[in-house]
Amino acid sequence: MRTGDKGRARRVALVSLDGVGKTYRGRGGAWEAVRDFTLDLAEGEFFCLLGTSGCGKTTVLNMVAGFEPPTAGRILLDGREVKGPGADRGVVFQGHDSLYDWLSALDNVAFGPRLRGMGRRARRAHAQRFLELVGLAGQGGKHPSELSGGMKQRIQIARALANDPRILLMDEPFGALDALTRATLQGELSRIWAGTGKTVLFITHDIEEACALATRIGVMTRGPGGTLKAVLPVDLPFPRERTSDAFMAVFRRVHALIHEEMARP
Ligand SMILES: Nc1ncnc2c1ncn2[C@@H]1O[C@H](COP(=O)(O)OP(=O)(O)OP(=O)(O)O)[C@@H](O)[C@H]1O
Repeated sequence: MRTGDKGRARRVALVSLDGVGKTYRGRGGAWEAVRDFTLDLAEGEFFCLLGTSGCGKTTVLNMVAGFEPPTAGRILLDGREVKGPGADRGVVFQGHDSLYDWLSALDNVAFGPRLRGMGRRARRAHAQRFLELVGLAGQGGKHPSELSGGMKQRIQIARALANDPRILLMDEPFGALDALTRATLQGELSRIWAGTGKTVLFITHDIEEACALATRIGVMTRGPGGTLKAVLPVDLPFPRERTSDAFMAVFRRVHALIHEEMARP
């Protein structure tokens, strides 16, 4: 927190996207995926980005991750321009191909700390703590191929958190899971978020998932040139009661915004 000009407390953005655009250029010509995208993410918030397929959600996340440079505007993290990937951003994808199958679950989680030079005993204890946090205590000796889809996603989350990132970037992390596992992991992620105070940027197609997890929901316009159409604060207590009138009211507002985009000629 910083004090504003008139003595009022003002929230300082952890991440700022300022007029960000992305035009891909390839053999098929130019494709404007994202246009004039402006958003501030405050420390500790859980921001869900929703939109129709192909509107540019992943492109936005990849630019914040530093995997893709913007072709317009700029992205700041802690006041410094993002120029590439860094350990200050932990990324969790939908699939789990990014896990190293030749390493145990524990060693996957310990991988980042190892790269940073943490000693063997310390990093194993560190990784163990994060396996416990995601409910996988006692499973650290198994390899990814011996674990279920939900367990692999838990390892991805533990691995990202073990690097103590400033922000977690999650691209449809539960998209490939069955409905029950998905609901369980949503609950666990929400608990972990509340316990760690991490800032999260979370991409999903699923309106209910966004309403269950987010402190704010951003809805994008349909592409090409997808941009932020609306941002809604979700001021409901956690854990969210999905059948409550207040929850359903938020769900209906988001649903209407997305369907407006789908119906747009
Ligand atoms: N490397 C690339 N080269 C050219 N075009 C691309 C590239 N990556 C994405 N696009 C295009 O940019 C647009 C936005 O893609 P993006 O993956 O960001 O959308 P999305 O909202 O995440 O979609 P979905 O919800 O289906 O995953 C799409 O039209 C896509 O075809």
